[in-house]
Amino acid sequence: MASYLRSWLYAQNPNVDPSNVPSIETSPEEDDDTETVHGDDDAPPAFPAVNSAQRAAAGSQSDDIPQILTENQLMPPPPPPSLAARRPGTLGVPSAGSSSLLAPITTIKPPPQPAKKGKVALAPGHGPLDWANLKKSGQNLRGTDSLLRVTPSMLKEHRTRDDAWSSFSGKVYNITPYLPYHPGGEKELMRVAGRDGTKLFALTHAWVNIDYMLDECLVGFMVSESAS
Ligand code: HEM
Repeated sequence: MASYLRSWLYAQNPNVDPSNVPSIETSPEEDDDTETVHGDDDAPPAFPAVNSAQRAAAGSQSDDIPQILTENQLMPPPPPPSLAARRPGTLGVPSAGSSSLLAPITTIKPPPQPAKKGKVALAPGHGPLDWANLKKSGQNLRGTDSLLRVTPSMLKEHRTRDDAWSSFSGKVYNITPYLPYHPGGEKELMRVAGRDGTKLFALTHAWVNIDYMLDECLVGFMVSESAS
């Protein structure tokens, strides 16, 4: 305890010679804790440490009055925002020193044009709903009375605008009634007239449900030449 007080006193005034610190008389402590060993080693270190930078800095200051910085020592204020640098429609990253209030590039840059899709403008009355209504109308859209066994040579005979058949995954459809309703245009669809269009169809729009779209146009199924 005595050593602790001595170190505390010394910490308060380091200029004092530790040998001159008046001795402090303390009454012997009552040791009611049998586990803990008390002694001089329990004295906490001086805080801040005797040879610390804080203590050295505190000692160097002549008085406790806070130092007031002069004009030259103060940090200069930020430059005023340059309004002249704000030009609407200016593209590019604002150069250093220009105002941070400049409008973000994204707001002044025209949005990129979407990639041109292969869709064509359908004639009035030839939208997807119109096609759905035509399918429901009960009209014979297949052009045949019954389902046929179609050979490749038979398929080839139906390749004109007014009589176009095409096969998709073994199923043969009469595509003529669908031509004006095709969102990709008649010309594109006519590329598969009289032949197997499975590959081209899958490459263009595999997500389209052809079995549903053309169910009323089903002509028959592909068979080999000899099987007819
Ligand atoms: C008879 C079978 C076919 C049916 C039922 C059909 C149906 C469709 C449908 C529903 C769309 C609109 C797709 C969408 O908006 O996501 C479409 C678009 C298109 N189709 Fe077809 N199609 C057929 C065959 C073909 C073939 C054989 C070609 C190519 C030679 C083709 C070329 C296109 C193109 C270029 C588009 C526009 C693609 C786009 O919007 O990105 N179609 N077709």
